[in-house]
This record gives sequence, structure tokens and C-alpha cells, in this order.
Amino acid sequence: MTASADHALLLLADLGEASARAHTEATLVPAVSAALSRHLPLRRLDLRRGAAAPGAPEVRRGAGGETMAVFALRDAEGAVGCATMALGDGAALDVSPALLEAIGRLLAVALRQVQVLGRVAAIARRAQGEKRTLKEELDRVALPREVVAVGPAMRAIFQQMVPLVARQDTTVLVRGETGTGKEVIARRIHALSRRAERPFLAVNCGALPEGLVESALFGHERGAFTGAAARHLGLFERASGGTLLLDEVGELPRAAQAKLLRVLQEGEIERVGGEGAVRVSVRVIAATHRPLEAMVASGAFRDDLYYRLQVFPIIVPPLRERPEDLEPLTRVIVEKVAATFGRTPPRVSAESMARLRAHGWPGNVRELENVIERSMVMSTGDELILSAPLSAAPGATGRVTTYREAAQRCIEEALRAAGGKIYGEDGAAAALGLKPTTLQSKMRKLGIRKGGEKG
Ligand SMILES: Nc1ncnc2c1ncn2[C@@H]1O[C@H](COP(=O)(O)OP(=O)(O)OP(=O)(O)O)[C@@H](O)[C@H]1O
Repeated sequence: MTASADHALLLLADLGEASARAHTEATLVPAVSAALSRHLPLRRLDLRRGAAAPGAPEVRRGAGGETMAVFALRDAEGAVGCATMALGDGAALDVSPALLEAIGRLLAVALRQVQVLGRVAAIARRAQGEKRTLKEELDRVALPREVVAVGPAMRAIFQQMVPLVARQDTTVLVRGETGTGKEVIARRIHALSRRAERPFLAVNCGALPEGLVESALFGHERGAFTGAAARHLGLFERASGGTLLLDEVGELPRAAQAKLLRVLQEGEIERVGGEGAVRVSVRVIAATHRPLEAMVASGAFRDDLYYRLQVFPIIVPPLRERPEDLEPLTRVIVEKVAATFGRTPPRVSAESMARLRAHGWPGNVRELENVIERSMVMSTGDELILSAPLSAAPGATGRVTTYREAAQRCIEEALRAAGGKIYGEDGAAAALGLKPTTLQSKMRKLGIRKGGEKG
């Protein structure tokens, strides 16, 4: 008995439909097995990609009375593999070589199709993965909303230099006037570095009392000096694995400079009163607004340390040299201050912006923050009324909030103007209207050294 033409057509139609629905090899075999079972006493179906098949379909009796039909999976493009069907009793009579060949063609097409679909799915998965990685990378390097870098100089710093240097452990020297955003840059480098999960610590070297500089940075052992009641870990050890910002690095006394050089070169510190070296892994970012070259020339700053720090300098331009940043900075700061006041951000009129543009900003972004904060306190409506004058005092950085800071700044400026000289008619004491000894005592209390060296 031969399968009727109708029966064969129905079988092939069912098989074609079932295979078209399968998208993976794993779902193809059960789907086509189910379709075949509706027309034949199918016990097992085995599809083997790449396996050699007989030239013409073979039908033979297998062990246990089964009928085994072995035929090639071949389509217009060539051979794909081999199929074996185990059929129940008497089926042999129902499967003609022509029907087996037709089944073999349909299955070959189906196998090629799931193979292509598999490849497409893999490509899509990879593309998805790449898109995610790319997006993660973009998110990672994208600036947080509150950091403004619109002008070309700041864009180059935040989009090119910072991501580049963040990947390595290089020492970075950030130079720029006070309040330009040196610490913002240092934090960004840390955030994009492999140390991001470890601490970021910042210290203003100029604010450390001279006698305590080394202990603050490198720590001390118990009993290292009077008052050292217990072992104290310095900033280098506390920043372990992370980043340490040494702000106003030019203010470090020479002895501390030598120790800093050792950390940078050998990755080792020695606690004050300690006997051995302690290994530390800390990325150092130094910052300064001082002309380090002049300090090297005068001997106040070690030249070897200077060259070690200069490996990757980042120069931050003052706010007056990046007018493109002023308006977005104003907007961001107005929003930030409004949020802390729990208010809706007021509007900044064109006239106010013009006034802000005309200002010189000696205290840079910090001064702008201060001006906006002060103006916000005074303007209660929905428009920002700028304080007049803009800054509390010409040249003020806008950050001076305590007597200590004001006094420090005042003395530092007088010392700078007098070239570090305290005594004499052209000395800082005379300029401040103080007795030299009074000035010296104030300097000691405030931790100020003359001209950044030992005072
Ligand atoms: N690009 C910027 N976008 C937004 N805010 C900024 C930006 N630059 C600086 N600021 C803000 O200005 C203030 C001063 O910045 P920062 O402390 O980084 O300056 P600095 O150069 O380190 O100052 P100093 O020389 O006094 O140490 C901070 O409150 C900071 O958030």
C-alpha cells in the first residue's frame, strides 16, 4: 500500500507549518515530531546536522520490529545532514522514497532557517550587550547635571583629559585660581577611576598647622611626640586604595615635601616615630593656585617633587576666561540653592545676567555661588534680585564666612604682597598695622607660613 497523494500532501503541509513556527533547534524537533506523528506511527525522530546520509532513502527493519527510515536532509543549497525516523509496525509500506525525500527537503530548509535565526538572535544579543556597555560607559563619563563644562576649555578638561587620566594611576596636578573647580575635577577623576569605590579624601595643606603636617599626612606612632597618646593613621593610610587630594600642595613644608616624593616614587610612607616603611596604594592629586615655578626658583618648593607632580598637569582657566560657562553655572547654582531653601528657582533676568557677565569674578565659581546665595536670601519674589555690590569686597572669593578665614586670607595677602617679609616698613606687619611679633603669633595660631615656606 502506498500513501495516497492526499495523505502525503497533508503530511507535508503540516510538517511545513510546524517547522516554520520553530525558531530554535530545540523547539524544531518536538514540533516536527508532533506533526509527523499525526500522519505516521512515529516513535522517534533524530536529526543530525552534518552527518552523512545514504544517497537514496533507506527503509529497513530495525531490532524490536521497528521500521527505520534513514534519509538525507538536503535542499537546493546542498546537504545539511541526516534524519532517522523510527516507525511503528507496518509503516514501511506507508513511506515511499519520494515522500521521505520531500520530508528531508522540508526538514533541511527548517534546519537552515533555525540556524540563521540562531545567528541573528546571537547578533542581536551581542548588539544589545554592546549597546548596554556603551550606554553604561556613556553614563559613566557623562557629567553629573550639577557640573558645568560648556566652554571649550572646560569641555576638553572634563570630556577628554579627566576620563583619560582617570584610567591610569598617574599623579595629577590641577592648577588654577582659587574657586575655579580644582576639587570638582579631582572628585571627577576619582569617580571615573578604578578607585571609585574606595575613599576620596581632600586636605588643604595650607590649613594644617606646620608642626602637625607630617602626622596628619603620614600618621604617627604612640609616643612619637608629647600628646601622641595613641597610634594615629594619617591621610595616606586612611585613603588606602582611594584618592588623596593635596590642595595647596605648594604650602607643604620642605620636610613633608621630601616624604611626599617618597610616597609618589616608592609607594611607601613612614609614620612619625615609626620604625619601618608602610606600603600604601593611594592616587595623589595635587592642586595649587600658586606659581610653583617661582617657588622652585626661590627654593621654597623641591624641584624633584615639582617634576614628579607635573606628569599630568590640568590647567583650569578662571571663570572670566570662560564666558560660555557663566550662564549655565548661574542656572545650576540657582537651582541648587533654591533646593536647599525649599523654593522654586527664581528667574534670572537678562539685565541680571548682563551684570554677572560684566563682573570679573576674582573668586571664580565659589564667588558666583556666594553672590547667588546672598541674592537669593534677599529676593523673595520669582525673580532673582542681585545684591549690590555683587561681592562683599573687591577680590573676595565669596567663601569667607568666619573670622579665622578672613584673618587668614588677609594675612596671606599681605605676606604675598610683601614677598614673605614680616619686618620693616615694607613688611607685612606694617601693611597690616600690626607689631611683627603680633603678626607672627597670629600666623602661628592660624597655621600660616610666610610665602608658603617655613615662617
Ligand atoms: N564646573 C563646575 N560646575 C559646577 N560647580 C562648580 C564647578 N566648578 C566649581 N564649582 C563649585 O564652585 C565651588 C568651588 O569649587 P572647588 O572647591 O572645586 O574649587 P577649587 O579650585 O578647588 O578652590 P580652592 O582653590 O579654594 O581650593 C564648589 O562649591 C564647586 O561645587
